[in-house]
Amino acid sequence: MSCQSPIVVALDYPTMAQSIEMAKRLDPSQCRVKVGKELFTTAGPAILDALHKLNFDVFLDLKFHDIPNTVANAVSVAADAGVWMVNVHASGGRRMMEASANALAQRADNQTLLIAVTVLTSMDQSDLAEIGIDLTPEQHVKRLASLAQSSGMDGVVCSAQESSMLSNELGKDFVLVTPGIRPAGSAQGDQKRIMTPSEAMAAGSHYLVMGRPITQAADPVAVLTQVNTELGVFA
Ligand SMILES: O=C(O)c1cc(=O)[nH]c(=O)n1[C@@H]1O[C@H](COP(=O)(O)O)[C@@H](O)[C@H]1O
Repeated sequence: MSCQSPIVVALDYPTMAQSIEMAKRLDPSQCRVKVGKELFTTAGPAILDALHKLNFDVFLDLKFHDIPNTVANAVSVAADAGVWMVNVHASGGRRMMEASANALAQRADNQTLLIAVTVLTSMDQSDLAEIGIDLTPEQHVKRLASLAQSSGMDGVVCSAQESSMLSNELGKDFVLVTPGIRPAGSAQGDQKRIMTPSEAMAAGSHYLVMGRPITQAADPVAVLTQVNTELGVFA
């Protein structure tokens, strides 16, 4: 499906029925969708088939983090399922990322984007300090994103607050996927490093992951349309 919008709607629901109900209200030319741990744990791979049948590009967000062999095989199975994007944790290290990239490179005509999560958007400097990382989020994101790039990743998940820095450091083709997107006035929830959709695009993000600001809205389609309009997607 060709989708002009950078928005990826996080279908974070406890049942397959709820996620499909939302997906049917959305238009695959206006957004992509993300299947994360909650939905995949309840619905399994059937949810990927169902969303593909509705013509959505699907980001399988299971943030794999394990030994290289295990992660490479999991990424390969995700690609077999036809997902548009899959992710691993950059903190799994170079050998884990390289094994995953090699697994996809060995496939004939691989179409699946392989992305590494840097520092979760729910974390700030004090969270990093508690796990023994005495760097600012920006410094740690830069370190992990450079490692991800040299390990063969197509891009990273980061906060939009780091997009401009990464775009300058790693080039405009390195894909920046940014959650923690909050339109002005919407609830921050558990996110710490946030930005509005327009700010994130201006900073160099390629894709904006949005969950609750859309899925918990009284009129989710209206919010999505408003964001797309603000971004000039249908201008
Ligand atoms: O990999 C992700 O998608 C992700 C990485 C990250 O650092 N932060 C983050 O929020 N996410 C995901 O992005 C979505 C954000 O949802 P909302 O906070 O509801 O907009 C959730 O599904 C998270 O699992």
